[in-house]
Amino acid sequence: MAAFKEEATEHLLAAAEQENWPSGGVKIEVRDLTKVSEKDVRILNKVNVDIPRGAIVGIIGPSGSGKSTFLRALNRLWEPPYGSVFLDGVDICELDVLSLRRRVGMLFQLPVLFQGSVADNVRYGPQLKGKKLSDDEVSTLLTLADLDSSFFSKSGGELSVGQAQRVALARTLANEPEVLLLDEPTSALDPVSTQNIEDALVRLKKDKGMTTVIVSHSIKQIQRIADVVCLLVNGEIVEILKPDHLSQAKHPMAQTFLNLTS
Ligand SMILES: Nc1ncnc2c1ncn2[C@@H]1O[C@H](COP(=O)(O)OP(=O)(O)OP(=O)(O)O)[C@@H](O)[C@H]1O
Repeated sequence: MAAFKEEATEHLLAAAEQENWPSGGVKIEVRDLTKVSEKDVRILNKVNVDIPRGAIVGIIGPSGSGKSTFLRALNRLWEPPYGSVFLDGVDICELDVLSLRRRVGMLFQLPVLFQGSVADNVRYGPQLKGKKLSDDEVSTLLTLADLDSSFFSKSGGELSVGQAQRVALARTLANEPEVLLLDEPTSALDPVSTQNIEDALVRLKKDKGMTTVIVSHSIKQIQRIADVVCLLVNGEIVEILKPDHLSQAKHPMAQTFLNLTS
């Protein structure tokens, strides 16, 4: 098992160099990240991975393999052990948790909008810091999330789930995050809304050098947008591959999973 993991980490870094991602280097380092449940079950078992700056990293794996737990550790929605997650080389446990969550924003499967208009939602984060976004700034954020300005004054109740998810993305982007964590962000959306979100993510990578970690059950989605894919099985990253090399996965559980889901 160790050999798979070492090879996998090398593969990710080699892929990063080949792709010549915007700023290069490692944005998030994860070292021996372990979570044991109260019933002594290993939910994450010594996960080691480097998330390259400016890349879209896909996380796939069977249900219950620890994908959401891994993602939540990266902005302390689950508090990881000290010394296991580093952002730009700094242990995230040493950072103010609210600042961390601005820098490392998260989008969930189902968007929850606050009361008020779309613009109120987008303005929410900066307002907490005493900054009022201008109408132009709100429109720019809506455009980044693939929504036009006609949504500005609408209320949450007037939106489809897909549109609401894009508002949630614009609201997250208003905090000017350096990293986006996405937990199955399109699993409740129709194909067109899914494509809108995927287009927005790819544009954010190209235009802003955004680092993105996305958990998805759709291998096709990961193949469309990710630069590298981590396969998580039983709380361990067993393989890291380029999306078009997924069929070359060597780990037996990874092969079974890929055969069943492709
Ligand atoms: N706080 C907790 N206490 C005990 N068990 C937990 C806790 N959080 C998660 N688990 C268990 O850890 C395992 C991994 O859960 P997690 O949600 O991270 O998996 P996942 O890969 O995201 O699953 P899915 O694809 O179904 O969303 C599951 O068996 C879950 O029941």
